[in-house]
Amino acid sequence: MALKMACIQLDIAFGNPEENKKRVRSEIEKVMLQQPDIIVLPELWSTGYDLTRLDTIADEHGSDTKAFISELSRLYNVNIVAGSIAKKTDTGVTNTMYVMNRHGEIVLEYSKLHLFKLMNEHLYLQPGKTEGLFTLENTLCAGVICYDIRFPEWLRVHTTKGAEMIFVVAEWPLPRLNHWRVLLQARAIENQCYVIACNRAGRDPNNIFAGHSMIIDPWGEIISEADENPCSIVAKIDLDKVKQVRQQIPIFTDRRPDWYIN
Ligand SMILES: NC(=O)CCC(=O)C(=O)O
Repeated sequence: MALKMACIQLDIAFGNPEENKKRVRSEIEKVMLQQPDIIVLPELWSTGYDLTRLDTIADEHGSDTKAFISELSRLYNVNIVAGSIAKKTDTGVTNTMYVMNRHGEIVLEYSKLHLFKLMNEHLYLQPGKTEGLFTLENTLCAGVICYDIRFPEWLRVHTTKGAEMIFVVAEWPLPRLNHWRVLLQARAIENQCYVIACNRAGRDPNNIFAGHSMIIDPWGEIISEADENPCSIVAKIDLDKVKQVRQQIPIFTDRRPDWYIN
């Protein structure tokens, strides 16, 4: 089965959800001219890392984001992996990903499990408590958020359950661009799955971001890669390739989990 993927590598307005909603709406309208099946947005696309102001700018229970993304997915009849947003809950703020299908229904709510201390997430955010498995277009998928990709065992939890596509949403800074590219390729090769990774572009008061959103096939080949500027990348993927690669080198039947230390 072939699917067309689009990553919107947005330049995020710092701490300005209304402006970012305008940008997302306009970028989705533009990218829909290429008729993708699935659109991916970056991490914390509505606020950026304006963590000290989350009290006023985080989305109460994610309600505003859910209504906004649901409207767009129905309007354009498209699946949206809606990056992540700061969600205000009764017990704190989480960095939460929503995925909506073409009917505007939520098929995943996942909050970032691994909080990134280098960007102060642990001071302002609560970690998630659920995994990132979901189904889109009859295909099992996983959603993870940025720093999560440094934990191969977390992604493995999802691929041992059958995930064939891993969606990564990120605000990954430029000084670690090399890590971003190598880790994403490694996650695709070791899990023999597609990796669709959407980073942000631009800068905020503390960081310059790397861009380089990528679509990588189960053999580790980069099908499409952005540069560091705001843009969208669009590419077709063929899910039969997941089965082919998994048959050729059957790591999921050859693995010896009894021997692995947890
Ligand atoms: N937003 C993030 O989780 C950034 C992760 C990161 O930069 C890293 O090096 O890991």
